[in-house]
Amino acid sequence: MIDKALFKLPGLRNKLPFIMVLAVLQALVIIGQAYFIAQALTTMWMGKGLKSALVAIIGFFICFFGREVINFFRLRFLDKFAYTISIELRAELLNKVFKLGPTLASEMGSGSLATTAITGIEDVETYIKLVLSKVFNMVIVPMVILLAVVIIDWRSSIVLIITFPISIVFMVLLGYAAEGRASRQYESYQILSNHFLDSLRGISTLKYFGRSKDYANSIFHTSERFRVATMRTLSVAILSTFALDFFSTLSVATMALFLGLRLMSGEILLFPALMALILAPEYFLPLREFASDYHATLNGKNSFQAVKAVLDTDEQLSTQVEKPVFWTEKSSLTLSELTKAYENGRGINNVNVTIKGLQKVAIVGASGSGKSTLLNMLSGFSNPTSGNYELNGKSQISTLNDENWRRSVSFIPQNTYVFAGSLRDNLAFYEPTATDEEIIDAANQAGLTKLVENLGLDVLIGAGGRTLSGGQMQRVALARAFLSKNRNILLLDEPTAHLDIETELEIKENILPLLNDKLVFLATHRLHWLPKMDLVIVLNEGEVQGIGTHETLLAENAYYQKLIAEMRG
Ligand SMILES: Nc1ncnc2c1ncn2[C@@H]1O[C@H](COP(=O)(O)OP(=O)(O)OP(=O)(O)O)[C@@H](O)[C@H]1O
Repeated sequence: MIDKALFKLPGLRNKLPFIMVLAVLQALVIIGQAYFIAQALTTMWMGKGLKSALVAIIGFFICFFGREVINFFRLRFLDKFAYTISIELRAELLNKVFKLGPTLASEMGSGSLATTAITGIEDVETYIKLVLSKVFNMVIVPMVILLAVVIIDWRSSIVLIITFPISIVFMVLLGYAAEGRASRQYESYQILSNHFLDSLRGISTLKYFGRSKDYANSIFHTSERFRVATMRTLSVAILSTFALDFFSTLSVATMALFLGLRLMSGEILLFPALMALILAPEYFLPLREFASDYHATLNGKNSFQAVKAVLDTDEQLSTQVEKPVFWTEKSSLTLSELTKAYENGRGINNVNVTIKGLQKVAIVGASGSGKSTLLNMLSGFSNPTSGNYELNGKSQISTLNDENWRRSVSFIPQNTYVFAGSLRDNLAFYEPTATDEEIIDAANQAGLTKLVENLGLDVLIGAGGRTLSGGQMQRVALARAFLSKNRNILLLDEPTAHLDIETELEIKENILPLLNDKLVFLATHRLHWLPKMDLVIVLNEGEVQGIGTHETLLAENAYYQKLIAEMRG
């Protein structure tokens, strides 16, 4: 019901005594309220008139307002506290997501990650509020009230003592049933989120192939599954509310019956009987209040666990690279037995290569041969399953998932992302302090001259702004890399894949001189890059088929000859 990890949230533990004190105070004013109203009624029953009951009536109103004031401050305090924690949790979550890089989004699904960060955190906020207010009230308030009833009339307290554990047992049993259903509801929500985002991204492809109707149906079925799961959870939640209402009403009625009989036989006086009877519903109220919000608690618990799972993911961000690397003629990088094995058995196997100085290395192979896998490991976004790196002949490094290495690298992935913002901000991505002159220069080299001339640097691009073509986006990525002066290790994954061959050749002429004083890894399908590279790594289905210059491979490597023949078409 309550995740123990919740109590490990920063700042929560030292707030607990305050929340407990407020719960005790609340119970005391409830007892005061019952005391005064019972006294006022007894006084009037005895025919002493309203005047004699005035002090008790005033006492009742003071307690009544006291209860509301305590409640108000308690809720305000909890609202503020839960809000602050949720803001911190969201910041921590996003920080972690950025540290873990694209691997997390691909494993968890972007839609599910987005809903965890948005509605998930909101659910956690509600969860914190409910746990801190209702759970503590449910434990403390009935205890204090029970103590008062024991003092006033111990016989009445027996009914309360017997029925409370029964209600709790019912609540726990139904709680277990609801928990399983809520987990299934949460899972279907995650599937729906991923499915929806996926369809949104692929909407043009779906339209193009006339599959949008099928997909709309598939989304309908996924959302139906979510609806059914939600209704199942709600039905258990409602059943638990009903069960508690039933038990508490039954207990109060039983108590009223016994009190009535004892009053008639003169075994008890009116004042204690009235006070015990008024306190009885208050005794069950916190439990009923908790049951009515139980469903929200389950949602919050699942979301909290999802957030925690991300936060607890080992980011393995190492500190093995001592400082950002500026690649020089003397630098070297050795990959030893580097292997990446995905769960499906694919990946790449035993890459052994040493790169010395300012070299341009091509990674070539058919689709699915492992080019991106190797580049992802070199970028530090993915950790090798085995093998290691040796940087500048120093000790072995098990991963390049390292802050200093990331600061040294410009990575141009297959699909560039353009952020919602100005063209200037998007171009100056790695170098936010670059001048307009430097930005325009980089844009010119990447073939964006016309775009900059026509629209200027302030034009808004990305979501909500002007749409760029695939080729323009790729040029933006290239310009970003050209502009970055401090990062002279360049990783390019099919950098000109979205361009037509004429434009590609034109841009290539601009790109080549910029690759000269850098360490470059370039994954490509295109033949024309290969003669310009210093070294070529040839991959086939995750296996290295050869490493050497284009010329030697062409002369000596049968697989490379076959590949080149296929590329020539
Ligand atoms: N995250 C992943 N989980 C499981 N398998 C993966 C993952 N990423 C890639 N693979 C598999 O590993 C193999 C190599 O994929 P990779 O993307 O590295 O190839 P590639 O040579 O870059 O292909 P392309 O030229 O089409 O981009 C493929 O069989 C692919 O299906």
